[in-house]
Amino acid sequence: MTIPEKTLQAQIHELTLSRCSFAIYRLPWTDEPILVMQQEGEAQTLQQLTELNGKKGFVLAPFQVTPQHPIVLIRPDIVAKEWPAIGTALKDLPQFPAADNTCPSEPVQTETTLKERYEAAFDRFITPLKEKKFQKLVLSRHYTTDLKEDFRPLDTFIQACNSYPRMMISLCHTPQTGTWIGSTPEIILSGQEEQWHTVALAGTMPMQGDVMPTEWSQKNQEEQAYVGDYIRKTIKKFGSKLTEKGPYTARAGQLVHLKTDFHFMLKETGHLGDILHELHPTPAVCGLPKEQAYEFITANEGGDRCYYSGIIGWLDPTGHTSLYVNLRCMHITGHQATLYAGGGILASSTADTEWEETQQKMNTMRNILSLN
Ligand SMILES: C=C(O[C@@H]1C=C(C(=O)O)C=C[C@H]1O)C(=O)O
Repeated sequence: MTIPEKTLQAQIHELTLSRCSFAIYRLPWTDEPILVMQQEGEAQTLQQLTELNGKKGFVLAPFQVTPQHPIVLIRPDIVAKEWPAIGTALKDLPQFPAADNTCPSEPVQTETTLKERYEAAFDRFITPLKEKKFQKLVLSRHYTTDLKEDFRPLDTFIQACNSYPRMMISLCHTPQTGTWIGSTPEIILSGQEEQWHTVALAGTMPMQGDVMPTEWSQKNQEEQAYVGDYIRKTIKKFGSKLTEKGPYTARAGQLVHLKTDFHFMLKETGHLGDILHELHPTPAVCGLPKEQAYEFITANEGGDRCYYSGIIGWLDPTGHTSLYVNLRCMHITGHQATLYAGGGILASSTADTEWEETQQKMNTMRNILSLN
């Protein structure tokens, strides 16, 4: 990706310190940054995904909606593509008030503390799995790290674009959500007119140098099949002419996942919010049975997922929609970043392997931070 002018880096940095609402994103296999910005006021907040029916804009939805973490919708007063047009669009902006500086620095935890905490949560999760109360539960964690003095969000966004051509890269900021940067491999809903697409993505292995490993363990195949079954069942309620490709091995940075593509037709696009409400959270980030797993996770995970494992992207019922699960992401708070990652746990899982998997997933963001 071409590097924008230095003034743009500084301008975007300033905007992340204000009450402006905007997103810059880049779709997989494209080289085109897209800016969506609200020129006045703050992003709309919603309490339910169904409220997105008929709406257009850039969406950031949390894993769990709470008064602190509403769904936000950035009104696309400005949409600009490519750095020169983005630079021009940002020239005559009104002055936005400064953001509240309500993020006290978090103490940076040692790896030992983080691992002990993860192991305790793993124990809470594995017990009901072994008792067959759940088939699958996704356990996630987060950790906070200090950023370099000269950290610039746009630099990190560009590093992610250059490092991860297959992923959807985003930098999103609203007063309600703060600043999020991510690099996600997982579509939740994309398409236009009658043609729509979603995926079942689960199961994880590291790349072997430049070689994609393709021998999947039974555990990985099983956890992906749960996601596939759930997506198939959900999509059948809304769409017709469902076709499926996979599971096949798909690369995501230095990892590979098992992926099934689902293509289907929608007669009308006025109810995309209903589909999202039914799909989210899929067993790729939550568990089965869904409602009980959701309750269990929010009560027992021991952290707040905020916008990690929620939904991020562009929604347009009359044009093209590209919505993703917000994974491999981080929340920027002042001079710190909080990175998030999780993984599917089955009764056969072991804590060490699952911990290692979250480390590898967090490396997606960690690697580009150290390139800064
Ligand atoms: C939960 C995450 O990723 C999801 C979980 C996966 C797994 O359990 O193997 C794989 C891909 C994603 O669907 C994450 O990146 O944090």
